[in-house]
Formats: sequence, structure tokens, C-alpha cells
Amino acid sequence: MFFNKFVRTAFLFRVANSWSFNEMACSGKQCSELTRNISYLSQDNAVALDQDLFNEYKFSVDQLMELAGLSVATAINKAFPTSSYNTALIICGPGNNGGDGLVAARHMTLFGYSVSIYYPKRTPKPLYENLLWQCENFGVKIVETLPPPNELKNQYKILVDALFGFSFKPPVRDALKPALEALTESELPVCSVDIPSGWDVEKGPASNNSLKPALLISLTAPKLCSKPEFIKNARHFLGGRFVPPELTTMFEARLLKSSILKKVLEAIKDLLTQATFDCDDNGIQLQAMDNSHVALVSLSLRADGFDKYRCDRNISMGMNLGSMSKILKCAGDKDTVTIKAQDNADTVTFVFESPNQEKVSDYEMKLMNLDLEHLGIPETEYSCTIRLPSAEFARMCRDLSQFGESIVISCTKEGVKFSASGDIGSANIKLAQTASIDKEDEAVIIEMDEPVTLTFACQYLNYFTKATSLSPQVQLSMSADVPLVVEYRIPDIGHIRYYLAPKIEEDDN
Ligand SMILES: NC(=O)C1=CN([C@@H]2O[C@H](COP(=O)(O)OP(=O)(O)OC[C@H]3O[C@@H](n4cnc5c(N)ncnc54)[C@H](O)[C@@H]3O)[C@@H](O)[C@H]2O)[C@@H](O)CC1
Ligand SMILES: [K+]
Repeated sequence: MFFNKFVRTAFLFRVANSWSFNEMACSGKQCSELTRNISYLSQDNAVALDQDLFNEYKFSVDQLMELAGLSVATAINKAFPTSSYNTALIICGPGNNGGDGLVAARHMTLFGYSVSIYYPKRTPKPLYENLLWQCENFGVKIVETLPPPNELKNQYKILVDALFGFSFKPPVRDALKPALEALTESELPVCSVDIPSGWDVEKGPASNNSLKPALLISLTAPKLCSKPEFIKNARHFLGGRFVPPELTTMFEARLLKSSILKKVLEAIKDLLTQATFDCDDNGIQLQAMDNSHVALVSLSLRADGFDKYRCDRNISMGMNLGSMSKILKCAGDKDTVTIKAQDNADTVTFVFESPNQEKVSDYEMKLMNLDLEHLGIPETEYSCTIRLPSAEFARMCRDLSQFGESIVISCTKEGVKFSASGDIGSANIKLAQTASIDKEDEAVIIEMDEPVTLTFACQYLNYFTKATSLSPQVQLSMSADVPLVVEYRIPDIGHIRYYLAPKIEEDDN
């Protein structure tokens, strides 16, 4: 299905959730700001989207056309109000673009315009015939012969270009040339429906003589020719609410158990007050220095570890972890959690569902603009790696921190020793490699190329052990003069790693 592959982008969110039109861009400075991150459809994609709307989403042509025509009339009324532009000529072509023009004619009449239609090549289908019939009954004048282009401005204040839409293939055939000439040569402001007629749907205007619309109303989604470099000073609106809101989400990650996310947050929130979650096809990454710039936290959650994961475009979401933690506290441990975001949005949504779906709650959190500070972590071969039960490590760090501010970790052939000393005395805990590994989770495994002894701040090790509930084992990797890595592998989904620089031996004098 084309939709699912392609069209979950920002602007569709706007289409689905806004009124029947949205001003996306206008002349001057605002233009580039507002259109900067918009995605544009190629001609093939526009046709495929059209088919999806009919076939997958069961819209009827008249339904879409009615909304399209209403949004065209509404945008025109906004850009060219009846107070100054009370007479309009709508030039309708043989296809659906022309049909949009016929619908717009009816609505514009109701808005107070005096509307005429030029409809030279009528397609004998009940849809168009009925629309034309309705126009006549609404008092819309039907023009059979076009006056020369230079005389149009004596009779009309604006022209509406409903001649060709996204199915146009240049060059224009002779029968419709006069209609196009009227649009390009009249010197009246032209309001183009979906595509400025005569333009290449993807490459824009063919030459300097091509139509220069004053207003463009893109329908459903802007096509490539509506990029700012082509439409220059035209005002640009997006019309039509055709897209189911569900499809407008561009990022969605779902975990059957919210407890994993809660635990992840518990494991980082004392070290970081805010952090950026970088999401792409592969999953979610977070990398940040702690508040005092001593330790580095690196979190990786793989896409395949989620029960559902979709990320149509890379996004970075800056989050306040205190706020996120408050929100996650509202989820029951057995609740399913879904994180959702729209492209370009300034909020992220957390949805919690109870196991039997009887309770569904959603929480929207404001995102933050954080400076991205990506630190390359070099691949390092470590002299020692020690794997031990995470609960054991937590307990040792807690116990030893009663003796002093630092813990010395010393890894030799005999085993690994954790020690601390201070005013009340000293403490040493020695662990030897487990002789036989019956239960992997309880094993102590030491791999050593060279003995290493390093000193670390207790406070940070204790922060790291907040991740204990994420994994039964923890791995410590050490080499002389490089940061210690404390790694917790989160089963089936990823890992959290903490990096901490060793303390330099203090000179007693
Ligand atoms: N899918 C959507 O999202 C919607 C599409 N709508 C409208 O539908 C339009 C597309 O409609 P259609 O596919 O019917 O196509 P068009 O309205 O773009 O025009 C096709 C007609 O123009 C003729 N034509 C093509 N190239 C020509 C040339 N070089 N010289 C002379 N005649 C030429 C074709 O023979 C055909 O009769 C859109 O641009 C939009 O305005 C709206 O009605 C509703 C929503
Ligand atoms: K058009």
C-alpha cells in the first residue's frame, strides 16, 4: 500500500488535523521558514496517493472533490477577499482539476463573488454534468467564448486556474491552448488549483513565459513543482482533509511492557536532566554527558526489540527527563507503552494501554531544543573485562561508599578486588572467577590481558547501578588511563553504557 510506504509526513499531519485549508507559506521571510521541512510528491506518487484514497480509504471522487473545491474557495477568499476582488473567472479543464473548479465556483458564489466559468472541454460524465448543473442553479455564469487575454481584466478581478492538475503531460494540446493563454497573459492574479497549469508537475515552470500564479492551493499534499524556488512569491495553501490521522504519525515505538522504559529512565534520570533521543530506522540512541560533565551515558534501543517500531524520517527529540519520568510513573507496570511523534512536531505523546485495553491514557510532553553534542566514542581494546552479577556490583558499590569517596578496582590474575578506605577504616572485597558456571546470571567472568588498577568516584558508580534492574549481569571494561565502561545489556533490545574517567592519584602533600 503506497500510503504506508511513503506518505507519513509532516504536512499530512497538518492536512488531517487542520481546517480544510492551512496557509503553509506566504511571501517574504515566512515562506522559507514554513516550507523548509515539507516533503513534496512526485507525479507518480501523487497518482498513487490518489488511488490509495479511493481504493484503500474508500473515499468517493465527489467526496474528495467537494472538500478540495471548498478549500480552494476558502483559500481564495482569504487571499483575495470579495471586498477587493468580487468578480472571478474560473477556467476549468477536462479532468478532476476542472471538477475542483466547478465545486469552488459554487462555494465562491456563496462567499459573495460574482463567478463565471469557462469550461471548453467537457467530459461527459455524470459527476461533471451534475456539478455544472449545480453551478448554473447557483447563478454561476457560463462563458462560451473567451475574450482576448488583454480584455479579461476589464471584466474580472481574479482568475482561477482549474485547467490541469497532476495528470497533465506537456505540451498543451491545441484545443486548450487559448484557455492556458488566458491564464498566462491576462495580467490578473491567478489562483492555481493544485498545480499551476502548463507546469511540469515535478520540474515546475517550463519557461519564463509559463504561468505565474499569485496563489497556489495544493491539495492533499504539495507536489514537487510547489517548492519555494518555483512558486517564488505566490502564497501557498494546503487544502483537503483526506488523510486518516493515524497515518500522519511518523514515529511510533511500542513496548508491550512499559516497565523497560521506566527502568531505562530510572537508570539515567539522576545523571541527566535532559537528553536528546535520536531515532532512526535502526532504533533509538541517546548519548549525553552527565550534568557535571564527568560521566557519559550511552543508551541504545534497537528497533527489532520493540513490539512495533516505525520511524519514517530521522528525528531527534529533546526531552526533559524529569517530566518524562513523571509521565512514565503514570503507567502501570503491565501497561503497553507507545511513543508517538509527528514530523517536525514540538511534542511527543506517550500512550499507555492496560493489558485488557480497558484503560487507555495518553500524555503529551513538550519537546526541547537541545544543542546536539555528539561525542565520538573510540573503539577501544580493554586490558580487563569483568562480568559479574549486577546486584552484586550494586551492593559492593553501596557498601564500599560508606568507607570513602573512591573505589579502587584492581584486576589481576588472581581475581578482581574492590577497595575503599577513609576515616573509619578500610574495606576490601575480592571476587574470583566462578569455577563452574551453572547459572550464567550468577557467574563472575574475568578476562585479563594486563593487570589494571584504577580509582573511581563512588558517587558515579552508585548512579550507574540504578540500571541494575535492567540486566542480571554487568560488564566492567578497564584499561589504564581510559574511561571505565560499565555496561548493562538490556535483554532483547539493547544496552546502556556508562563511561567514567579514572581519578588521578592525589598527591598527599
Ligand atoms: N487525489 C487527490 O488528492 C485529489 C485530487 N483532486 C484533483 O484531481 C486532479 C487530478 O485529476 P486528474 O487525474 O483527473 O487529472 P487532471 O485534472 O490533472 O487532468 C487530466 C485531464 O487533462 C487532460 N490533459 C492532460 N495533459 C494534457 C495536455 N497536454 N493537453 C491537453 N489536455 C491534457 C487529460 O486528457 C485529462 O482529461 C488533482 O490535480 C486535483 O486537482 C481533487 O479533486 C480531490 C483530491
Ligand atoms: K491547475
